[in-house]
Order: sequence, then C-alpha cells, then structure tokens
Amino acid sequence: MSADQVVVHATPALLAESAAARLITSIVDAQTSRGRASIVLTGGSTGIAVLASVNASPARDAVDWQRVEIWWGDERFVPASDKERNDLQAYDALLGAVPVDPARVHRVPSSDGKFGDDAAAAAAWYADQLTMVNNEAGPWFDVLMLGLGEEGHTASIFPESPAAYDEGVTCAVRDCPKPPPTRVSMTFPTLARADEVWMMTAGGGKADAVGKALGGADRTRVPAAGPKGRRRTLWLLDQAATGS
Ligand SMILES: O=C(O)[C@H](O)[C@@H](O)[C@H](O)[C@H](O)COP(=O)(O)O
Repeated sequence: MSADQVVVHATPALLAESAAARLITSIVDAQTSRGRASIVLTGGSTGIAVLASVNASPARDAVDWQRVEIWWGDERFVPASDKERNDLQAYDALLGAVPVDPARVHRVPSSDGKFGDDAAAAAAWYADQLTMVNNEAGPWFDVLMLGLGEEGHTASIFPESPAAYDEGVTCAVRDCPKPPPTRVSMTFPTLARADEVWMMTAGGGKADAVGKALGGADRTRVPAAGPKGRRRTLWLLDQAATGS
C-alpha cells in the first residue's frame, strides 16, 4: 500500500473546486477504462461543497451520469425528508441536476422507511446491497470520499466506539457524539475496498486530527487514520487544516 499523499489548497473554496475537478476526471477515467464508475459520497460541509463544485463545473457533463454507482459512507438515520440526510444534501448540491440512474443511487433506508426505526435492519440491508452489487473481485469503489471530525472521526466511526471494532460491512451507530445521534455507517473493512480514498477537510480545528492520522495513530483512537486506498490515499486539505 502506497504512502498517503497530501495536497494542500490555500482556501476551502479552492479545495472544493480542485477536488471536484479531480472527481470528474476520476469518474471519466474509470468509465473509459472499465465502462462504469463507483463512488462513495460523504456528508459534512467539505463533502457537500465538493458536490456543489462538480455541479457548477463546465466539465460536469463529461461524466456519463447514467453509469455511476453512487453510495454513501454514512447516513443519518432520520426521516427521508429531514434536511440532515446526507442523500438529500447530495441531491440538492448535485444529484438532482444530473441524469443519474435511480437504480444506481444506493440510498441508506431512512428512519421512516421500510425498516421503521430499526437502524440495525437498515444497516444490514445496506450491507446486502453492497455485497450484491459488488460481486466481482477487486475494489468495490473507484473513489471513496470521507470527511473527518476534530476528534478524529470519519464516516460515522468515532474514537473508541463499537463501530471502530466492527468487522462487518456496515453498522448502526447510536448515541453518536455528532448529531443526529443515530446513523448507519460503512465499517473499516468496507472503507478498505476502494481504489482511492480521499480524506477531505478544511479548517484549523481539524489540524490536530489530521496530524495524528498522518502520524500513524491507531485507527480505533483516530478513525481517520484507518481508511486507505488500495492504490492511493489522498489527503485533500486547505492550508488551515495543516496547522501551519
Ligand atoms: O454524516 C456526517 O456527518 C459525515 O459523514 C461526517 O463524517 C463528516 O464528514 C465529518 O463530521 C466532517 O464534517 P465537516 O466537514 O462538516 O466538518
């Protein structure tokens, strides 16, 4: 596994624009070489800003949006219409403006969906979808995007939480320190199934977590240290998140 690569941009806006350009190119490259592309979206301000930048990009429609498999690394387990939903924020930022194939947009069930308030059942269903769709050898995802929190969480895996030790495909997260409290998250084994992992964050508040993760912290204590791409792991940061 190659060493993590760090790319630093002067501002959060440049980070979002650059990551958006990188994402468009990565999807086009995957579709050219493999006939399809599979990406994992993240919630959080940086993750959504990247999607908005993709939508605003003149190159947006270089992507064949019909042939993109779209997943979420984590989702807030709230009603489908709740603006806290990562999928709703992704639709507002990008997915509502491009011709995605609904059958290829893999949304995590909501708390008012077919499993009611059973987050574990929703997580299990999502795990089944992941294993059913990704039934070939090799990476499940071309690009897996993640944010991270000031205390080092990524997706909805928080330090020293049960999710940090879960060896399944997905898990239900309860009493999450970051509201909303109940979520569904991919686990470390699933976050390890990407060709490329992009850790994307901005702001001085994240500098300590970034430094610890890049410094080889244990993933159970600093979950952002865990996810690594099979071919490449990129840290896409603004200057403030480097702490310098
Ligand atoms: O659903 C979520 O909340 C996200 O997946 C979460 O992991 C997020 O990416 C980080 O908390 C960073 O969020 P910010 O970029 O807003 O700080």
